[in-house]
Order: sequence, then C-alpha cells, then structure tokens
Amino acid sequence: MISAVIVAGGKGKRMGNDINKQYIKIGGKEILARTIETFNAIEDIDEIIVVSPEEEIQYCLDNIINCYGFKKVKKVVKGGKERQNSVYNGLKSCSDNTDIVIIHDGARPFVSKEIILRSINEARENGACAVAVPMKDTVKIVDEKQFVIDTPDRSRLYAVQTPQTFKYEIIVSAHNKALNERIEATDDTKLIECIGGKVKIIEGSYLNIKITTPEDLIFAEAIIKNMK
Ligand SMILES: Nc1ccn([C@@H]2O[C@H](COP(=O)(O)OP(=O)(O)OP(=O)(O)O)[C@@H](O)[C@H]2O)c(=O)n1
Ligand SMILES: C[C@](O)(CO)[C@H](O)COP(=O)(O)O
Repeated sequence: MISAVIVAGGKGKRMGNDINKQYIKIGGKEILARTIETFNAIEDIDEIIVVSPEEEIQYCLDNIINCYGFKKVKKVVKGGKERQNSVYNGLKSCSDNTDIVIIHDGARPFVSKEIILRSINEARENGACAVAVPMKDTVKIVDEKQFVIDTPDRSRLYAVQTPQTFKYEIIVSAHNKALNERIEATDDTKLIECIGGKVKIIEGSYLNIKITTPEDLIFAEAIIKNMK
C-alpha cells in the first residue's frame, strides 16, 4: 500500500503573511489545495495523511479537504515543533500495511504526477529516493566570519526537493534512531544517511519550487500563467 504524507505543519514565518502560507491563494486556489490535488488524482496512491498545526486542523478540514472533496485524505494530524517532528507524526499515522511512503512539502504545489511516480519506482528498487535538481549557482562554504573556506565541485551538487520516497520500515527506523539520538535534519534523506543507508537522487524540475518567502509568490503566479 502506498501512503503520502503531506507536511503542512509549519507557521510560514519567512512568508510573514497574516494567514499561514499554505492557505494563500495562487491562481485563485490555495497552495495546499494545489499540492493535495496532484496526489489525490494519482491512482497508485492509496491514502494521504496531511499534517497541520493543531490549531488549524479544523480550518484545513473545512476549507481544503472537505471543500475540494479530497477523498484520499484519511487523516489530518497535528504537526510538531520542527518539520522532522511533523513528518514523524505523519509516518505514525499511516495505515499498518503501508509499504511505500511519499513525503512531500505542502508548500511545493508544482510537483508533477510523473515525478511522483518515478520516485515511487526508485524507492521500490533502492529503498530511499529524493527528487533534486543540479545546482545552477556556484556554492561557497564560509567560516563564522563570512570568509570563504571552500568551493565545492558544482558538477556533484544537487538542490534537494520533495517528494522523498521510501520503503516505510526504513524511514520509520531512521526517524526512530533520530529521535533516540537527538539527530536533527532539514530533510528526511539525511536521516537515512545517518543509519548508513543509500539514497538515490533522481532529477526533478526547477518548477517544483518551495514557496517560502514573498517573492516566491511572484514566481508561483508566473508558473501558473505559463501552465495555461
Ligand atoms: N514544524 C513544521 C515545519 C514545517 N513543516 C512543513 O514543511 C514544509 C517545508 O517547510 P518550510 O517551507 O520551512 O515551511 P514553514 O516552516 O512553514 O516556514 P518558516 O520556516 O518560514 O516558518 C512546509 O510545507 C511546512 O508546512 C511542518 O510540517 N512542520
Ligand atoms: C525538505 C526540503 O524541502 C528539501 O529541500 C527542505 O529541506 C525543507 O526545509 P525548510 O527549512 O523546512 O524549508
């Protein structure tokens, strides 16, 4: 059984908007609704778990899940302090017979069906898979005083996105270890690295942006205009 965990448990602080960023409308539709509708329309996906800040669960049910009739959404569960805690809550809420789980940011509304299906196939074959794009900029590593100490070889650098897709038991054991050993990570594949597991990178799309800061809304509207 394939489950999707869509994390929308953050507060959108960098967006600095009155309403939480997942409920901002782009092209007339909420960011979170755009994200969920892609997953809801994929036949291979059996259930969707949405993670939300506790105080927004009812709002999410009324204004997104029930309003758009997203039938595959089985639960809206509360998030945690960090993204990692929210993912953990989502994983624990998946059905017992889940064998593949897709973890995706609610704030990435332009994910495509094709990328999701490719990530499922790779996870079945390799256990853990992340969608990423080659870095276009040169990256510098700096010291605490902002002086450059290294320039990594760009040909081996990827900017990692979601979906990140896993065999369920592998990602749960990685999260359990992280919890026990207080390991923190900003994405889930890092936790697989921490248990010595292998992560396959597959090439995604530069359009699969994470809507984080106000200028991302300008890019998002432009993407929608070009999709029409
Ligand atoms: N405690 C958290 C933090 C983040 N997320 C989710 O993880 C995704 C990526 O996080 P980010 O873009 O950083 O969202 P926010 O944490 O909401 O943003 P900010 O850091 O600006 O507050 C988002 O869909 C967000 O809702 C989550 O479920 N729980
Ligand atoms: C998981 C992620 O989207 C991969 O790029 C990213 O690491 C989330 O980071 P954030 O700081 O929670 O936005």
